[in-house]
Amino acid sequence: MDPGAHREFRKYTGDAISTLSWDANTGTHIPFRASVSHKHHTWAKTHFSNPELFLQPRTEKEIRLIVNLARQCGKRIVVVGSGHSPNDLTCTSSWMVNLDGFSSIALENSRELQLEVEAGIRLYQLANELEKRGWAMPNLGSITAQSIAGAIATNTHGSSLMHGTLSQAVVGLTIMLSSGESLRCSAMENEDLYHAALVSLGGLGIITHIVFQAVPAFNLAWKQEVVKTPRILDNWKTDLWTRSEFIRMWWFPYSGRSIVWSANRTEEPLRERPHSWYGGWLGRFSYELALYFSTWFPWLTPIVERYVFSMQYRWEEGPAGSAVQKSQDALTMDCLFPQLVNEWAIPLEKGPEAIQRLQTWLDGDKGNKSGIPFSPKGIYVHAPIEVRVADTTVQAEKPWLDQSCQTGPTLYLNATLYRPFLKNPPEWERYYNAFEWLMKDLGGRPHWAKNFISTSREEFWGMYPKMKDWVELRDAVDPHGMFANDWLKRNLLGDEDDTELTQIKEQIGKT
Ligand SMILES: Cc1cc2nc3c(=O)[nH]c(=O)nc-3n(C[C@H](O)[C@H](O)[C@H](O)COP(=O)(O)OP(=O)(O)OC[C@H]3O[C@@H](n4cnc5c(N)ncnc54)[C@H](O)[C@@H]3O)c2cc1C
Ligand SMILES: O=C1O[C@H](CO)C(O)=C1O
Repeated sequence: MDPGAHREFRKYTGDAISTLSWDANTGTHIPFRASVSHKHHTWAKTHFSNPELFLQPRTEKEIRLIVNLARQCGKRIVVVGSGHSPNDLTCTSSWMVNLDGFSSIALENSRELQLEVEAGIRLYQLANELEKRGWAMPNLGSITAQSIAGAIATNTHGSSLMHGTLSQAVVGLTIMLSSGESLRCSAMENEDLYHAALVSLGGLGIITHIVFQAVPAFNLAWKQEVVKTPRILDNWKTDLWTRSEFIRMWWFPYSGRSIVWSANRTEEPLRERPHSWYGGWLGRFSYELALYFSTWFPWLTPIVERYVFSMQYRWEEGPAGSAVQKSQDALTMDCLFPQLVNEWAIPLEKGPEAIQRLQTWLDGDKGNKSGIPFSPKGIYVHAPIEVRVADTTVQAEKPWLDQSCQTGPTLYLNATLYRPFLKNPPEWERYYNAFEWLMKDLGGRPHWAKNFISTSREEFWGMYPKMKDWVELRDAVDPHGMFANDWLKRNLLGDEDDTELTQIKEQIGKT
């Protein structure tokens, strides 16, 4: 602990640290790795906070010391993984715990292709460890920067109807509760806690270990095609989403076109990705600069987006690149600039209606054909809008707070807005209000990690039949609210004297 932190810390812990940190087995004090004046921000620099202490434990004993001390001092704990959640889930003025230093392999079961890992491990580190063993992750989202615990905590997904979300590969976990007790959970042991903790939003305790189910390593042959968006919508119900194991679509509303990216397992030799225009510094810089100018002259946005589309892909319909890569290289992508993202899960069959209504609205919507009760005047958006899928009905163990559809395949629509040189585009809130209104109209639920802005606690309680169970279990395992952070209170838990919410909870209890 640095001397400044030590002085600060002594002010309110008194002798508690000396007593609690004493390890009689080793005859030494357990290290308390804390620093003051840590400035936290999310990856996209959308949210900032100054935690009172920033703690980076390296052993389970160190994690337990933090929890015991926090309990004794009446402090809240927020765990942060890689801080890639776009909203303020990870912000706190209390204690922030980060497990980057607790990220080793704890146990290997070669027969079952399972690794028990310390929960701070980042996905790219996990992928490397698996690769050394000839294994791989079965499914991935767009990046591998996240910690495994952080990725499952918000239900991170990729894009495949043959897979559920990333939590599908988590067959067991260990969580340290506010009492300092560690519980192992799986489908056979502490089942309720397991299902609640698979998507925990950091609200139950500190996940310290995860048992990860790998698959044999595989390579993917992928290709991408330019297709006019209306043709895609016509093919929606045929084989659009089933013709490959992994498939995703990037919708460019000002180009009238989309990219359909699809990948299948292959034995072919590896072949590198084609050149990416905005992967190079000039393309990237000029795109960001053009977007930056467009924040003052928003009407430039469609021109910029059409130009960038033709530079990055091609204007004519047809093939626009292919490669053969290791699974983790193929599935991940360059997400470009800091961004706001608002992503919702809706039933897959509602996809064409969602895209058509949003396109109509973005095109000016004379006569309000979209039905969206917000004016589209002066709204210009960035591309692509990501269109992805998952099928969690194939997933044996369902997290209680899984935002995907429970009875059929899920479509995820991700409305991205770049923040060129960290500047928000104008009118982004009206766009997001309109987008969320449409998503709710189509029976959607927001991705927990993203920048939703108009969804209330009452709406969340109405969206999740298991919310009451989750909150009750949360209260039982954390009676003093050590992990009830500000985000959870605002979005799910409410305050004690919130009578309206109490009535809703009672209502849900009766149904
Ligand atoms: C560029 C980019 C690309 C992305 N791509 C995708 C994508 O393809 N698909 C998708 O679904 N999402 C995607 N996301 C969202 C991202 O996967 C999630 O926000 C994920 O939760 C981030 O993981 P993290 O390690 O950064 O966790 P953080 O953002 O740091 O934390 C997320 C939550 O996990 C909790 N947490 C972290 N560690 C622990 C622990 N040990 N114990 C208990 N709770 C813990 C935190 O308290 C918090 O509630 C993307 C985000 C970005 C910025
Ligand atoms: O949140 C996300 O950001 C990227 C898009 O840039 C992605 O795929 C998400 O999901």
